[in-house]
Amino acid sequence: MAGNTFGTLFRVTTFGESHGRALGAVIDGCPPGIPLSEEDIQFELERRRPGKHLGESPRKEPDRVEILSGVFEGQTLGTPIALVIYNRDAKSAAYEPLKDIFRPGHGDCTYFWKYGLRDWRGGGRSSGRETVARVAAGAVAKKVLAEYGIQVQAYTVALGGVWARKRDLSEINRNHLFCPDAEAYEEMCRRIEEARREGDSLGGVVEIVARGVPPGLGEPVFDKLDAELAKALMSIGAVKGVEIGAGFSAAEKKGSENNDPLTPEGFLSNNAGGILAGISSGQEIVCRVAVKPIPSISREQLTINEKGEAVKIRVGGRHDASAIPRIVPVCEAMVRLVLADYLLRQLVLKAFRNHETLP
Ligand SMILES: Cc1cc2nc3c(=O)[nH]c(=O)nc-3n(C[C@H](O)[C@H](O)[C@H](O)COP(=O)(O)O)c2cc1C
Ligand SMILES: C=C(O[C@@H]1CC(C(=O)O)=C[C@@H](OP(=O)(O)O)[C@H]1O)C(=O)O
Repeated sequence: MAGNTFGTLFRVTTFGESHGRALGAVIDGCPPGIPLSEEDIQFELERRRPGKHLGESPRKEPDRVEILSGVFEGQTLGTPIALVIYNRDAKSAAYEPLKDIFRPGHGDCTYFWKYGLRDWRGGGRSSGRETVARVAAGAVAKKVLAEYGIQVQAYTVALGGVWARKRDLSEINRNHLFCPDAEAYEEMCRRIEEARREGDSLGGVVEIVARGVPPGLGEPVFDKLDAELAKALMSIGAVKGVEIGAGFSAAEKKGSENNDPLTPEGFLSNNAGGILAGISSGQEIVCRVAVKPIPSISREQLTINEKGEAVKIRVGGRHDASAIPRIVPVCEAMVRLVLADYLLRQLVLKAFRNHETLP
């Protein structure tokens, strides 16, 4: 079926289910000659892997990636890169009591209504586990972007109603929530532990910043860079809102406050979030996503079964109390996939404008 492929020149297909044999990605369109190793990908997978901290799903997945094709002697070949990650700790029996019951807030009912059947073991492809494949592909995009000095960093700015007031970049990788405010981090940890004890879950906000993006990436109408970023980020499970730059707060500003004045030395502010008319302006690209609380909670809730009968449900098993922090590297990966694709598109256009000759 359609819907598993993303991108135009740097194209990614993901495959696999949470409780199936494996998950993975096939990347078509990665240029040749880029240094790439399993360790490069492993580094990113480690940041997303479940079971490392209290409040995260205790499912123990080593998440070891194998590069099956497209890389030779440490360099990309320009041929499809196939990546696979085997599932090692699925424990599907926990889902048997939920075989024909729809978890509120998850994709059980919509998958069933769409396909007429579903893989009830952990939600199949609707599982947050599918994002392991995105992060693997995003690690390849990271290497492409590095060739042009483009960097992407995401961090947690809110969790369970607690907001990070500081953006201390040196703090981000010092705590397990990727929070740039050490004080807010302590309170976030308390909230998440409280929610877990109460059989509940929490949402939050992740900010993603791309630095070193040259002006000119984007397209003029439908494939605008901001539109593609919004799509990429919104395609992550549990993401319910996306903002670029000033985002929703722009609606409350006057034009004189919201415009970013231009000077010979550069822009004086960045309410646009680094994108004007769908094209990068050379400023930092700034996006934020709203992440909903995890749907599978052990509190009693009302739902229905496949026959449409009323049922009460308490979801057991090994669930995250929040998609944060594990969604943070996923957001980075999705932004990297978009930027790698748009970088290649712009390089083609530039080569044409320069009348570059072919060999
Ligand atoms: C990294 C990550 C981890 C997640 N962990 C869980 C989980 O343990 N349990 C759960 O019910 N949902 C979890 N989710 C959320 C579901 O995947 C998501 O809510 C579901 O696919 C429905 O999609 P929607 O929320 O976009 O409507 C996780 C999502 C992500 C991105
Ligand atoms: C395994 C991962 O996350 C899973 C995401 C998830 C869900 O419903 O989204 C439910 C849990 O898995 P299970 O299907 O075993 O109950 C999480 O552990 C992972 O991200 O690697």
